Amino acid sequence: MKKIVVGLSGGVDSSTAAAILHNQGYEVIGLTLWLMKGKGQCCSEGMIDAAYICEQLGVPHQIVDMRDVFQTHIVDYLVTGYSAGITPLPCSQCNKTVKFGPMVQYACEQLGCDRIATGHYAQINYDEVTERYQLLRAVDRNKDQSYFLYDLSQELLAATVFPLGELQKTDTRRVAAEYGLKTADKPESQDLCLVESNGSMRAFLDKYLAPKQGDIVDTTGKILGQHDGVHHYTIGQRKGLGIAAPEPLYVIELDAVNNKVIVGDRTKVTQPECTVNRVNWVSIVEPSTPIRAEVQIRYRSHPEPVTVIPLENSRVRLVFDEPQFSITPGQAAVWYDGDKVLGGGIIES
Ligand SMILES: Nc1ncnc2c1ncn2[C@@H]1O[C@H](COP(=O)(O)OP(=O)(O)OP(=O)(O)O)[C@@H](O)[C@H]1O
Repeated sequence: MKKIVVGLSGGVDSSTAAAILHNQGYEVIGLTLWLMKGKGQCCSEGMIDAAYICEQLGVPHQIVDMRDVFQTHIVDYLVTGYSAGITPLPCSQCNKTVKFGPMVQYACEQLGCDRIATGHYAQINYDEVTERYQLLRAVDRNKDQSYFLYDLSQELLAATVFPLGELQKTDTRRVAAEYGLKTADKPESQDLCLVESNGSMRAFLDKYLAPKQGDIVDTTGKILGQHDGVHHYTIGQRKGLGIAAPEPLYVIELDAVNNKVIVGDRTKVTQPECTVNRVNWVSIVEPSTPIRAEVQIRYRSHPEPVTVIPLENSRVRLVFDEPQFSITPGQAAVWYDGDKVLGGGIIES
């Protein structure tokens, strides 16, 4: 029987992925990574539901304590980033460094198994011609998580199965109900896991970063108001500035060194191009000349036509056909050819 390790978070998606594979005749081993305290998945609460699902399916369940790794690679990374005035995206980093990498390694070394599966909504296809694993959007466009998976290496993609990639979310719930899974009606996680387990991003950051009062200024340096720490702000933010002005003002720069939040009108936060670093080329090898693609600069943003210009040291320059609003350093830019993820990286400036 083919053996497969299924990453179980205690939610309906991973439960259903495990049930589908079990039903297809796989020898399923449930694996839950214990990442943090609080409530929601990746906490003790999620582990209990994951254990229950394994009990229902009659399969073994392993829990690996990864709280230290999560603290170093995600919590410290976020806190350092926010205090430096950037808005890091933890999810792609978490997928690569905390989840997929360690899960594949654990499956291989401890369980003698070379495949893992998760409940992500995305698809993987092996292209015989280019001999590369391609990452594709999920069939359910509304649930598509390919944006968060752009940083997976060819080795990790080769070892991974996404059983839900061709399903609509409504089908997942229906299948979960058909199998009688305890998690069939479990509500969706609405937010970033750290936001969910701490109540808000502000509450999470306030545990690590003390308030630091400073000035909110315009581009000429004129003081317009006060802030309580640059880490509480993000590029493009309009609400919550507490400034009365004749026209809407947006955060256009976070100057952590001088502890200043700089605001300006919408035109100042709209840019024709940006630089991206730590680029991972996914479905194609790194091109030697510029290519055309559609890019997302946020998870839910509309894919926009772009020219991707390769630079040295795993960087690219993105030149948008139309200037883009609120390009946020620390967030991921992921470029596609239709449904295919070509590559992605972290927005630098
Ligand atoms: N702590 C964890 N341990 C093992 N696998 C995990 C863990 N957290 C997430 N995963 C895997 O990653 C997939 C996507 O996780 P994500 O955080 O996006 O949750 P989700 O889409 O709400 O899925 P679910 O409904 O299974 O919780 C999960 O379906 C699961 O397979």
